[in-house]
Amino acid sequence: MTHSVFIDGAAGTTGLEIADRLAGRSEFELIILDDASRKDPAARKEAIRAADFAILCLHDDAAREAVGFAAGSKVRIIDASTAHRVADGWTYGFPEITGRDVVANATRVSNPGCYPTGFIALIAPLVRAGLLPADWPYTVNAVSGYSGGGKALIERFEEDRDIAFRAYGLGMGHKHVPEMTRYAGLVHGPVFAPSVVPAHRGMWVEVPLPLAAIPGAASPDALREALAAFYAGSKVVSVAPAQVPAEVLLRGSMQPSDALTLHVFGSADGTQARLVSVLDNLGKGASGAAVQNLNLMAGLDETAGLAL
Ligand SMILES: NC(=O)C1=CN([C@@H]2O[C@H](COP(=O)(O)OP(=O)(O)OC[C@H]3O[C@@H](n4cnc5c(N)ncnc54)[C@H](OP(=O)(O)O)[C@@H]3O)[C@@H](O)[C@H]2O)C=CC1
Ligand SMILES: CC(=O)N[C@@H](CCC(=O)OP(=O)(O)O)C(=O)O
Repeated sequence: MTHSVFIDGAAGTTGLEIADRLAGRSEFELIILDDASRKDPAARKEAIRAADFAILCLHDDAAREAVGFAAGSKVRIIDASTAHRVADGWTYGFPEITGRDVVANATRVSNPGCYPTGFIALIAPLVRAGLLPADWPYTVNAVSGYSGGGKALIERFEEDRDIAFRAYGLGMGHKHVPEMTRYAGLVHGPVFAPSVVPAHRGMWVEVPLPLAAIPGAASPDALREALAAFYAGSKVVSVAPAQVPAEVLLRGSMQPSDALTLHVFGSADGTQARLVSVLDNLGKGASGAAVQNLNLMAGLDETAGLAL
């Protein structure tokens, strides 16, 4: 069976990478709008309503508009934007956390943000297992490649080669905090410190843990073992072994990857740990996650077409 797919925002950073992952796959047929009509509301509405699946790779306002276009039609939606991540009636498209069956049967799926993917992957299983408390004031220190900011940030970093590091979100209240809080199962929103480096893609999301001061916290080895058990059935998410490397590098030449690797680094006395997610912001952080969700919704192997 061939499923028709319309990517709204297909000329953007996320949309192009989704099309790359679907290229050559006979299970899907893309509905494509030419350059003159790709932002035309009437053409988009017609394409959305004709498709089996619409994947929204748009800014939030255009994503809300696209969902309005779909009303009353059979189309099932995967929204890559922030617009519906904590909205009623939407399923959070993180199959390992939300449940593969829940995603497979959903009609409205909101793709997680890139940073939340790294944070939730680390914290949700550990809070659920009672190995970390839900009411601790967690912090998240994160580094992203500049493609995380879409075409505008890519252009900025490629024009201004002198930017070595960009800290932002300094006024707090980043749009990713609500989904991090909800899907990690936390009482308090984490303090979130995002930043960008001059690499096209790649992401480091770190949660430092002063374990000795956290009531009820488990040891670094117990945290690592619990994550390894939780993701044991996953081909996308893996947990690195206990050996502590001298360094971990994000390379500017990183190729597209849909994998997510989790690390638990612990101090020798077990009083401190650094939980770290390493991923491609455009892979499991966006386009790879959208294709994983699409596969599940279409009744296919979740990893089909992914770069693992
Ligand atoms: N980049 C990333 O790593 C991630 C992105 N996301 C989210 O995915 C969504 C898309 O982001 P990204 O691909 O990076 O952004 P881009 O800016 O690279 O792409 C957005 C695309 O949408 C097009 N567009 C703008 N307005 C409309 C409209 N009214 N109708 C149709 N198309 C329109 C743009 O057109 P034009 O080409 O003319 O500008 C552009 O091609 C955003 O919500 C983003 O937050 C989520 C996770 C990670
Ligand atoms: C580097 C950079 O700018 N990153 C983006 C987030 C990218 C992402 O996850 O997209 P959503 O907007 O869909 O959540 C930011 O911090 O706003």
